Amino acid sequence: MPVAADSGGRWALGFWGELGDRIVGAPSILAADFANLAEDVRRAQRGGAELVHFDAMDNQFVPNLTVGPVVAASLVEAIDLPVDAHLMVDSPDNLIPPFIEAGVASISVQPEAVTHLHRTLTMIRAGGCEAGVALNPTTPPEFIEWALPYLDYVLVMTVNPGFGGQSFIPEMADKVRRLKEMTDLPIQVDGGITAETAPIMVGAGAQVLVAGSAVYKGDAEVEMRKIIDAARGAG
Ligand SMILES: O=C(CO)[C@@H](O)[C@H](O)COP(=O)(O)O
Repeated sequence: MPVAADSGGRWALGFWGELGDRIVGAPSILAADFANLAEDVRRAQRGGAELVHFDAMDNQFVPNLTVGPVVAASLVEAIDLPVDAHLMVDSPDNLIPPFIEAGVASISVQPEAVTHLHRTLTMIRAGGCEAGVALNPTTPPEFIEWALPYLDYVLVMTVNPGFGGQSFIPEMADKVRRLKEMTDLPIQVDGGITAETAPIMVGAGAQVLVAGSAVYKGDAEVEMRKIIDAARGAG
C-alpha cells in the first residue's frame, strides 16, 4: 500500500494505489500552450483524462528546458486532476521537496540520473507523494529490480526523453511485458503515444498512457477521447 498522498490535502488516497485495473489517459503538458496551461488541461479532462503528466526538464539530463515546482504549484491550484511530476533532471533530490510542497500527487525520477535511488524514492514517499521511476529506452528493467519495493509505478519511456513529437519505439512493448513478469506495479508509457500505438502498449500490459502532441494537435477533448477509447478497446 503506498503512503497516502496528502500533500495539499487534495489527493489523500493516492492515484497509483487506487488505480486497480483501469486504463487511464494522461496528457503531457509539453505540447500544451504554456500560456493557457490550465485551460488546455481542462480540455483534455473533458476528453476523459484522469492524470496530468508534468514534464520537468533541466537542459542537463535532457537537452531541453521546461518548468518546475513554481508552475506545478499554480497548476495544482488551478485544475481538478492529480498532477504526476516526471523529473527529467540530473540529481533531482533538491527539487523533490518543492515539488511535494507544490501539491503534486506523484513524482518519478530517472534512475540513470540518481546516485542513491533508495534514498531518493524514500524521500518522495516520506513527503506524502507516490514514487515512480522512468526508464530510458535502453535502460533494462533489471536495473530497478531492487528498487521495486520502494516504488508505486514504473514509467517506460517509449522515446528518448527531451522532446515531444518523436517516433514511438515499438521494441518498448517487450520491455513492458518483461516488467509485468517482474512486478504488479502499474506501468505508464510515454512518448509517441497515439490512438494507434496506445492499444499496442495496453496489450503489452501498460495502464497509464501519456500523450502530448497527439492530444494537443487539435481539439484536446476529441483527441484525448480517441486515445482512451482506442486503449480501452485493447484492454
Ligand atoms: O517526456 C516526454 C518527452 O521527453 C513526453 O512526456 C512527451 O511530452 C510526450 O510527447 P509526445 O511524444 O506524445 O508528443
